Amino acid sequence: MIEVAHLTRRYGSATAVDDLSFEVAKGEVVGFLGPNGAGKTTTMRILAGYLPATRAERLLVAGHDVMRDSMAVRRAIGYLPESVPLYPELRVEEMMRFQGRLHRMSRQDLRTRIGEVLDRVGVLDRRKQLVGTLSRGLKQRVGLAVALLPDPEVLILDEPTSGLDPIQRGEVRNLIAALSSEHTVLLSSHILAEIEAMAPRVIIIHEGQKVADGSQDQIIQRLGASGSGGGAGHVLVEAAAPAEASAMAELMKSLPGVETVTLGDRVGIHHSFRVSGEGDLREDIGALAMTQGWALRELTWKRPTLEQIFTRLVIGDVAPVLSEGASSAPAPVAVPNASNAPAPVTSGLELSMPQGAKKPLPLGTPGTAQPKTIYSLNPFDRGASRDLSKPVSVDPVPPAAPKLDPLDPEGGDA
Ligand SMILES: Nc1ncnc2c1ncn2[C@@H]1O[C@H](COP(=O)(O)OP(=O)(O)OP(=O)(O)O)[C@@H](O)[C@H]1O
Repeated sequence: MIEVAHLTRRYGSATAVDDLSFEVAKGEVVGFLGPNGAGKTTTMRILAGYLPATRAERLLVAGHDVMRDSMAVRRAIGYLPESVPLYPELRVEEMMRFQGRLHRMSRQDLRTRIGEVLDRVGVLDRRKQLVGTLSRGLKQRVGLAVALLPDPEVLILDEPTSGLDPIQRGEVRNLIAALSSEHTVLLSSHILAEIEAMAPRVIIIHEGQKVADGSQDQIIQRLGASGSGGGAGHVLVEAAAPAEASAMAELMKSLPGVETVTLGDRVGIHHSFRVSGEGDLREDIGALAMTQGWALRELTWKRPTLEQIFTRLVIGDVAPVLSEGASSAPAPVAVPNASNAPAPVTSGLELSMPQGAKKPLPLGTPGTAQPKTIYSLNPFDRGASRDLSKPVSVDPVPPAAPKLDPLDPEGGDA
């Protein structure tokens, strides 16, 4: 569904996306994670056909070549940009009709589809309301409705919950989780809890480069083992036995998969151990304790969270580890779909770059109110037929509202 091979995007001399390769299979929900300025929006805008790549070996989305036929890509996908510039002076359903006509939907299709998608995102009762008078959360929902209107196979959602309050975030998150059973979804966020809850597979980028790609479990397993002070996981054991602690440690060391056993403090009659090795070793240790007649007081598996792994990746404590073969042809982990995936519990910390950890890019630094370079024909961008190869600098104001024909307010068939 999405194929990205050796994608590079430069802004002047600064490289925002650096030789990035990944694939997203049909039906997958993939979280695109990275700190501010990592290159997520740039990548997504390129994939959505609104920004040209500086260089790419292959860029395919929904069966279309983004570099050769960006218009076909735009029609085939649903794209929710980070800030949703809607038309404030139109009513919700008028704006939906306008967007539908850009997608060449017939009047009849539009009539049923607009009701369906507005209902789906929970704003059907707002169909007559002026867009400009909607709350931010409702605008975000309308933006999602616009992305869903043509019933696209692929949804590209850039920070879909950004700027929402916790309740609105939860609602939009549930909505996306529900959508994920019917669409291939690539969604970005710098909020780990969101990605963890919505996307079984995660691609982490940093300074424009991919630093991790796999299921959350794989990333924790593989990256957790490769840095200092972490490990893929370990089991904490507290047990009382007539045997010496060193003898108990030796017995645990002889179990298959056990690499190290570290003796901890003695707590009363209980000895404590930290047992590291391959995966969750609790069952084997528990069985050993039974056969040896140890009185177990604690048997706990501890492993790093995705949040800890991410922080270590960004500060450079662990080396990037990608899916097998990822450097040439990435082999993403196929995860059936979000509905089957467990939603791990996380702390919900937002990611940000540790100070001094990132080489600043000279251009477009977030927080400086620069005009954005945009390329259209983006229904969200200004101008409806601009050549992709010719960037223009505009201030981030939504396009002028389309004039609806008063004699044909519903619009004619395409
Ligand atoms: N139009 C532009 N001109 C110059 N530099 C740009 C432009 N757009 C983005 N950049 C720079 O490219 C880098 C990647 O930006 P991008 O917006 O893709 O990151 P991001 O991961 O989406 O960040 P965030 O989470 O803050 O939205 C940043 O350093 C940014 O300043």
